[in-house]
Amino acid sequence: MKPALLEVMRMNRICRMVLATCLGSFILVIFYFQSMLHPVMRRNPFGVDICCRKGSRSPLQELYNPIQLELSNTAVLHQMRRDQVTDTCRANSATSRKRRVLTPSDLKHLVVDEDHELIYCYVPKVACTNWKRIMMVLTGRGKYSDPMEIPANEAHVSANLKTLNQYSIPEINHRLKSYMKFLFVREPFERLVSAYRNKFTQKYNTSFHKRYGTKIIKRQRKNATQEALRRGDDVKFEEFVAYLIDPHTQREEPFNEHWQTVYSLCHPCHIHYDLVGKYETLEEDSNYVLQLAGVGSYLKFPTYAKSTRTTDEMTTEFFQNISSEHQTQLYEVYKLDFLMFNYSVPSYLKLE
Ligand SMILES: Nc1ncnc2c1ncn2[C@@H]1O[C@H](COP(=O)(O)OS(=O)(=O)O)[C@@H](OP(=O)(O)O)[C@H]1O
Repeated sequence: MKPALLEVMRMNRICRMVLATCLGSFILVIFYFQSMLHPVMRRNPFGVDICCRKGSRSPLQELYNPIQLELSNTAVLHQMRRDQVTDTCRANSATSRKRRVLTPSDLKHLVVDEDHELIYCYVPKVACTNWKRIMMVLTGRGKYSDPMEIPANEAHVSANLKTLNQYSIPEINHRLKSYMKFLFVREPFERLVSAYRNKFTQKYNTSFHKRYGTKIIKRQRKNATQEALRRGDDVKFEEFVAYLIDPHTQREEPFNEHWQTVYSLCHPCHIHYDLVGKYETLEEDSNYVLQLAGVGSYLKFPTYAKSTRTTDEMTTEFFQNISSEHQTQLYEVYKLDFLMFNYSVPSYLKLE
């Protein structure tokens, strides 16, 4: 072959290689810009693209600086709830000599969702099972879509959700500063009756009967039968109250989380909660949180039609047999929760 022809063929090959390289780079650049515009796109089973918060407004911005007018009225209500907590903490710190600094082990109830920049402090007996389900959907990166598909016991497996105590101190501080922190509260005595009914009147809750029921009966029941002492499954509400107000109980160990005060579980005087949701407006407040997190259009808090729910009337009935002395002492135990979350003294209470 002539050298001139060979040269032409070589040039031709080089041209094709350059062209292919340019085309490849062009495609890569297109992909890069697409991913900048749509970071971490996921598809949920409802067919809606879920995008993490990066690049859009954070829940904190949505809460404190709402664009939509209808959200601004709700924002005012939540400002009042925050003020109530702040005022109670201030008044309490002025009268209390107890001062303490939080340690990571105090943060075990604070569930973290990094993708939506949320921190939820769970309070047992305030629909925390459903809220944990929601947090599993939010943090599951597409693993779950319908919260009610998650069995209740799965929602309570600690490994399924990440809590704030699992981070380093700088990571904790960063998240406390920039994430939206929220909790849900319930009228303290209604919450207590809910805990009593669930843990002491249901035959299947044998672990609670063994762990607490036997102890309560031993301490609070005169002439208890051997059977009752062994089984611990027929604790009366009066005995439960006597156990709670007994100074020996709290000296021995902290209350179980199902009847521990919100003040001790979530540390609202140390951690500034941006949003205080209430059980009385559970679905409305929960869906507001989901809206602020930018997922409200496809994720709703589960609605509930359980007719056996603990009500105010039921709580009144339970307190009928409690002496005014014990009522007064019990109110003292839960007083900060009453004041901080703006629950008035129940009308059925006979305080001394
Ligand atoms: N969507 C909705 N609406 C209204 N009420 C609801 C809802 N979801 C849960 N619940 C009520 O919450 C109570 C259970 O709370 P928890 O899931 O936190 O209980 S537990 O800590 O896991 O034992 C329990 O209250 P009581 O029935 O009064 O005990 C549930 O009925």
